Amino acid sequence: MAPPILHPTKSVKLEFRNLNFLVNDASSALDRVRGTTKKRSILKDVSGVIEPGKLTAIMGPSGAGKSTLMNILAGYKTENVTGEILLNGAPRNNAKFRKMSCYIMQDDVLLLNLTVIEAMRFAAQLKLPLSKSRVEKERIIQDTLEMIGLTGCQGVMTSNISGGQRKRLAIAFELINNPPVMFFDEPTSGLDSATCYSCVNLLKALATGGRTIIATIHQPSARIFELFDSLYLLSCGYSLYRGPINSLVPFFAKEGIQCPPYHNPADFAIEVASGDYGEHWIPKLAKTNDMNANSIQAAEVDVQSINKSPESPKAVNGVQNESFTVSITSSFEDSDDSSDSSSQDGKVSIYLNQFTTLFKRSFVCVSRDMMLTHLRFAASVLVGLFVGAIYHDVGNDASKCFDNAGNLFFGLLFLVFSSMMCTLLTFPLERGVLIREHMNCWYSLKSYFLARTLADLPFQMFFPLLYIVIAYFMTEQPYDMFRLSIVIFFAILISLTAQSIGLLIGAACSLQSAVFIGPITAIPVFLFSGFFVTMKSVPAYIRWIAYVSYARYSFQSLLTAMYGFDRAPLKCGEPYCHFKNPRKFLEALNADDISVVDHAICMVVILVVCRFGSYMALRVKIMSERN
Ligand SMILES: Nc1ncnc2c1ncn2[C@@H]1O[C@H](COP(=O)(O)OP(=O)(O)OP(=O)(O)O)[C@@H](O)[C@H]1O
Repeated sequence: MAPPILHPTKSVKLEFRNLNFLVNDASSALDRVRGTTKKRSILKDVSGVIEPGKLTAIMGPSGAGKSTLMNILAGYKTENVTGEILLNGAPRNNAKFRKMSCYIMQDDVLLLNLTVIEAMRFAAQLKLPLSKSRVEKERIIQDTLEMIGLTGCQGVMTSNISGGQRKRLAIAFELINNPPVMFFDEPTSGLDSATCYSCVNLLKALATGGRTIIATIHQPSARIFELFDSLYLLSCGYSLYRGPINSLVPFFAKEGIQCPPYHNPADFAIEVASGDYGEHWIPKLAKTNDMNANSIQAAEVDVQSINKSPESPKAVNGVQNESFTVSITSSFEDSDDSSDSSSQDGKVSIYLNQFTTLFKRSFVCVSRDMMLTHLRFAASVLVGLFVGAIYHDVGNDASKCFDNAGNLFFGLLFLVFSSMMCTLLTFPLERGVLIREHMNCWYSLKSYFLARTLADLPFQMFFPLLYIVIAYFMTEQPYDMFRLSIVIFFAILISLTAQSIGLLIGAACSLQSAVFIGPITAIPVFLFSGFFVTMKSVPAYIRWIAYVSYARYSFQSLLTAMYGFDRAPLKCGEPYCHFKNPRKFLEALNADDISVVDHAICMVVILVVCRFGSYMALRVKIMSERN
């Protein structure tokens, strides 16, 4: 394989012209009944240039279109968008742009069971070119942590770091491969004023290093506002102002709106954009802003020269920012490792690296997860002992066959709920991490899904096994490896199926909905298990549920494993035992003529369908995040 071509950090100028974003607006009931929808314009002819080396803010009142504009600029929103987006003067290739940019979301969801350094190492393994040696990767990680100010908390679990440190860590992840363009959605939300300042100061330093940094921001303090170089002020989808921060107040004054003395210019801008100085200003300013675009750009040139003076904010933070600039450019290289990704072999190695890294990460996270492992281990042992104590001698007693059926049924219920609920409660958080990382092109969804599935497998096999072994021997089931193997096999299958359903629901719904919907879906499945009602007594039009009831396939197979396969007569401690011949009990529960192999095949089919369904649900979720 040819050595990779590593490029130095690029300078990216992002230009956008006449951006419009239209959505369907069936606001009136009549519209909805008629099926006629009007179009509503969310962005109206917004144009501008975002320069490298500058920290650019997008501001405006709630609903002004800030996130919409940023999502369009980041390449996440492409449908119903008209206008032109140019990259260094040439039309933008969206796929390539997404690889050279990153988007740091407002909710910085992190995997909670990793330390800062571990999380950074996994990120480096996923993001840096394969050609980088372990030593080089470690150096980049250490440089990034030092720059971002996280060296002191390398060994701390991400669940224990502060809000400001979380933001910094989210930025550090993306900085690993040194993207030239970075988008930040409200980077200061939820932070106190000192942390806000240090966070924006960090963005400023990154911009000073030559990157193109764009951030949406809500009402910054005057001190924070000063750190920005350029501003895009939006209101109702119009661009009211675009240009240097320090030209904002003179621009409005020239138009006839005076900023009150000692007033924060950022507050003033939001007040104007909210219509506090009169609604009529909004279209008027939008028009003037369009006409003045050229002169503002000329003014930006002036600001560059102002910024070079010792009193400018850049110079105020000069010592710190200069050192940032030096280390950024000297430590990092572009991850556009073309030789890695162009050939078929290169692609396979990339997928393999993604898979192995994600497998290791998932395994570590699951093994440290309180709910997924520690609590589940305790629950499997305790419930196993409890059930064993209650049903201690039912396995070989002809007078207690129904008790034993209850024992088997309860065992399945426990396995389904423990497996499903753990997934339902933990996956929505992981889904946030997946969306962030996948959208920032860390890895493909296929690699993630395969790695997650396989990393989970040992746990999904171990816990059912643990429960079954305890309950099986305590309840005096037959000491027969063949029968025990069938029970273990179906216990694992049902546990995996329940986990897949948990993944499917967790991928598609919010946590609140998922914890409600998950258990509800299990009710019909268990009603049709064959324990409560026979197929013959169920109305024909809902009988089909029995064919998708994974509980029925498992329950009947467990009954057959216990009482089928020509089992010898059971012991009977009473004068008459109707089920002394175990076959009679199978007949009573309509499980006498089933094939365990056929049931196993049906279970595998249901499992595969549910797994595939959860993959598709994730895919749809990711696509819906983009549009
Ligand atoms: N796909 C869509 N369909 C319908 N309306 C939409 C769509 N996307 C955005 N909007 C509307 O466009 C307007 C601007 O939304 P956007 O999220 O960009 O605002 P914002 O300035 O980021 O607001 P906030 O500060 O509250 O997050 C809102 O009224 C929103 O309801």
